[in-house]
Amino acid sequence: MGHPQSLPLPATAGIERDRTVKVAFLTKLFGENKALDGVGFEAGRGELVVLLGRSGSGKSTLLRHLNGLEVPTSGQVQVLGEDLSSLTGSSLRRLRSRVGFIFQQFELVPSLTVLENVLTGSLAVVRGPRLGLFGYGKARRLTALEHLETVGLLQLAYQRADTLSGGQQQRVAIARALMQEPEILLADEPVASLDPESSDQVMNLIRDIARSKGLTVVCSLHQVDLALSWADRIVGLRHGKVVLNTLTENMTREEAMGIYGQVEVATITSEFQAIAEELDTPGHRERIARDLATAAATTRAGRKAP
Ligand SMILES: Nc1ncnc2c1ncn2[C@@H]1O[C@H](COP(=O)(O)OP(=O)(O)OP(=O)(O)O)[C@@H](O)[C@H]1O
Repeated sequence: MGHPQSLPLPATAGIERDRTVKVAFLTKLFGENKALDGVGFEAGRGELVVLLGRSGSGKSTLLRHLNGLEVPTSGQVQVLGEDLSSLTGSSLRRLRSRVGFIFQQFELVPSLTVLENVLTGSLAVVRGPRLGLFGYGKARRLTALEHLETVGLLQLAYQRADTLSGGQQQRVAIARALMQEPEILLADEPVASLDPESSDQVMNLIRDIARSKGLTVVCSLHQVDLALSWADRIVGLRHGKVVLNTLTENMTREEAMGIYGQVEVATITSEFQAIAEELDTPGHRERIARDLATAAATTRAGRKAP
């Protein structure tokens, strides 16, 4: 797959960008389990950073630290110039309102129209009861329609959300996140439920929005080719550790595959070694012979039974 070019890189590309996300020495323990182990990376405005890694490598946990949904066991998380560990209550809520989040399962309200779903993205700032569309005010409804135009779904504004395809629903979820006017967009496996064509469309949209609006996007993926096609930078995670942090333009597919491949080969090799060593012991050979003899005797006894 070639590197799609829908918008030029922002003028800041290649030079030091405004670092909106800074993570250093981040470790997270869940009981005995080290989900993150000394993680460090940075992301800047207009940049799409993909966290790439197999299931359980720590991608979601890392994303959740970026809007204060998880508290580090140790290390620092700085977002939009604020040290998250120093924020609580209203200051944490204020920061979160500048950070949008989209998920694998879209999380739309199926019975509401597309437009109503988008409008719910402004709930954090709208006060009082909202009775359908008109509870939001004209300006907000216009903004929601503008965001629907950005994601290419203006014509579906008054359709129920559950009549849309998965790719369209994810685009609605992106429009909903834009209602917050976020400076950072976090995306947790946003295309994991989509077919390849819709995945490309959604990733293309996410990258365009990052560039045109100067948003920092941190997005978890497990598909190497998608990451190589759309990310500006790939941060590879394995067992909670950063094993790769490189601009995509400087990266080969083999390097990206190494995030998975090396661990698999290493694991399989060591598992094979362990089995081979065990098979080689006289005790093991005796046990197999005994089990085979028992199985044969059981079969014979079964055949004799009336
Ligand atoms: N709330 C939690 N309590 C206990 N363990 C957790 C919790 N959240 C994550 N973990 C563990 O932390 C590790 C990393 O999980 P995480 O969900 O961050 O990985 P991931 O790369 O996002 O995987 P996936 O792609 O499957 O979502 C796993 O071992 C997981 O079981």
